[in-house]
Amino acid sequence: MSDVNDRVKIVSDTTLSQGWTRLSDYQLDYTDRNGETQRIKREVFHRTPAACILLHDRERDIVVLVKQFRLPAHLIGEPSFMIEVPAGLLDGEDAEDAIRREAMEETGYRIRDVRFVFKALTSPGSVTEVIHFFHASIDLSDRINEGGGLADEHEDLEVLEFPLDKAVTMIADGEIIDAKTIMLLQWAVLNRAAL
Ligand SMILES: Nc1nc2c(ncn2[C@@H]2O[C@H](COP(=O)(O)OP(=O)(O)O[C@H]3O[C@H](CO)[C@@H](O)[C@H](O)[C@@H]3O)[C@@H](O)[C@H]2O)c(=O)[nH]1
Ligand SMILES: [Mg+2]
Repeated sequence: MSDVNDRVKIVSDTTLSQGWTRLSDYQLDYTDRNGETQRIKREVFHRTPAACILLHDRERDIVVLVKQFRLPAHLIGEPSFMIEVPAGLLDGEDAEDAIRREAMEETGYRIRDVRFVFKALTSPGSVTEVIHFFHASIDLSDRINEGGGLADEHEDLEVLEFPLDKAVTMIADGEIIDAKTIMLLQWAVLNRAAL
C-alpha cells in the first residue's frame, strides 16, 4: 500500500471550464490508510509553472519589488494594488530562463548570476501551480531600462525599491500580503549572511 498508484486511481477527468485556466472535475478511487477504497470528487485548476525572484542590491541593502493591480485581491476586499517580487509564468522555457526574462520585462534589471533557492506549491489542495524561487544580486549598473511589464499584455507595473528591513516590516503591517513575496523576504532574513 505504499505506492501511490496502488492507492489512487483516476476514474474520470471532466473539463468544467476551459478559459485562461482549465478547471477539471476529477473522480478518483482513493484507498485510505485502513485499506478502504472510496470514490472521491476533486475540482482542480490546471495552472502552468511560474517563477519569482528576490532582486537584492548588497551595496544599498535594498530589494526590488513591483506593484500591480490584482483583480482577485480586489474582489475579496484586500488592497487591490499588491506589492510583490517580480514573477511570471514559464513560457515554454525553463524556470531560470523565464525568471531572467520576467525580471527584465518587469523591472528593467539585467540578471547576472541567479540562484535557485526552493520551489513551492502555492495552493496544493486545488491548484497545480508550482513556483520556482530564485535570488540574484544586482546593482544600479544592471538596470538597463524602466521595466513596467509588457504593454501588449496590459501589464502596468510600478517598480519600487525598499530597504530589506523595511520590506520585512511591511509584512507585519499588512502592506505586503503576497505569499511568494513573504516567503522570499523571510528567506532573505534567514540567509542574510549568504546574500
Ligand atoms: N489572471 C489572469 N491573467 C491573464 C488572463 N489572461 C491573460 N492574462 C495575462 O497573464 C499574464 C501573467 O503575467 P505574468 O507576469 O506571467 O504572471 P503573474 O501574473 O505575475 O503571475 C505570478 O504571480 C501570480 C500571483 O501571485 C501567481 O499566481 C503566478 O503563478 C505567478 O507567480 C499577464 O500579462 C496577464 O495579463 C486571465 O484570464 N487571467
Ligand atoms: Mg508578473
